[in-house]
Amino acid sequence: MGDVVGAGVIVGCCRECGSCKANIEQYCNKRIWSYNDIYTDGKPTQGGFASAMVVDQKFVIKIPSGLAPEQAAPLLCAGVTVYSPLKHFGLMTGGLKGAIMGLGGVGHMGVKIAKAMGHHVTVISSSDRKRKEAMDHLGADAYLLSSDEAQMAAATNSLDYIIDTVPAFHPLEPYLSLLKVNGKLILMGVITQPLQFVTPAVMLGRKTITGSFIGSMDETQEMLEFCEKKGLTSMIEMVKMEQINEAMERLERNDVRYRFVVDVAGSKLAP
Ligand SMILES: NC(=O)C1=CN([C@@H]2O[C@H](COP(=O)(O)OP(=O)(O)OC[C@H]3O[C@@H](n4cnc5c(N)ncnc54)[C@H](OP(=O)(O)O)[C@@H]3O)[C@@H](O)[C@H]2O)C=CC1
Ligand SMILES: O=C/C=C/c1ccc(O)c(O)c1
Repeated sequence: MGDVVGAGVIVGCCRECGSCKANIEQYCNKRIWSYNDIYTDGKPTQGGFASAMVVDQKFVIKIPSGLAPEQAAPLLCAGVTVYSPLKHFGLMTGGLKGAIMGLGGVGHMGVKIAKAMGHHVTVISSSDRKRKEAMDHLGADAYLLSSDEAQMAAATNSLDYIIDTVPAFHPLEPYLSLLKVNGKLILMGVITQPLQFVTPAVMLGRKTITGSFIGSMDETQEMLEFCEKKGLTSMIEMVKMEQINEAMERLERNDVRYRFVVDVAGSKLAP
């Protein structure tokens, strides 16, 4: 059997712009998404739910032999989405105090990767439902219920960074107040409403609000090797194509721990 390879969220770029030349092709304005986009041959890109896919070799990565393909699959998006900002913003050193806000597909990998980097990791969640799992199974050090004012007040000025994966409107000030001086609020969730904050919330502490988009192909390869070396796995539930409608309904109900992986080859609908 040959090497197991995978493609990420982006399958094309211009190769000429500053981002492409700097190997951060995810920021190329001509990026081609692996789904719902038009490929270089003029045909629609069809997503990753397939047993085979043809892409430019720049967008192919090698899955390390110690990672099972179903384990690697969620890392190609959720894993690199948290690994990339931690690396880029100089947040890979041990001993940092970080928080992952929103314990979903991206967030659960955030906890695992940040813990593997030696950080003290707090989960900030909208409910208490995931407390036990976060602490006992994912290895979080603390759990903060965002609606609990006393818990939030006790955590003021305590964090070096927050990776905010919440995909819905939320006020930023309560979370900015949790950051230490020079702390970073890194927005990952896609929110199409404007977010608001008052400037002293960032000025009085030289705090940064920033964002990040998946990661480069180089970072994706590096992240997979990091996960293999640290023995990190994602928490997944395998489904077949026949169960896809039920899986979609459960996604809408926030009822998945923490990623579905579709076993395309093992599905009855497979060619
Ligand atoms: N920047 C990037 O490159 C990438 C961005 N994304 C985006 O990141 C966001 C998170 O993705 P993903 O982790 O897959 O999503 P999930 O649905 O798996 O997780 C989101 C989590 O956010 C929390 N949450 C709080 N409020 C809400 C709300 N009103 N509705 C839904 N969730 C809420 C929940 O955690 P809790 O129960 O703990 O509160 C939930 O589990 C999405 O917007 C996604 O599009 C995804 C991949 C890459
Ligand atoms: O606008 C940015 C969208 C980022 C994004 C990338 C990957 C993914 O799975 C998403 O849900 C969002």
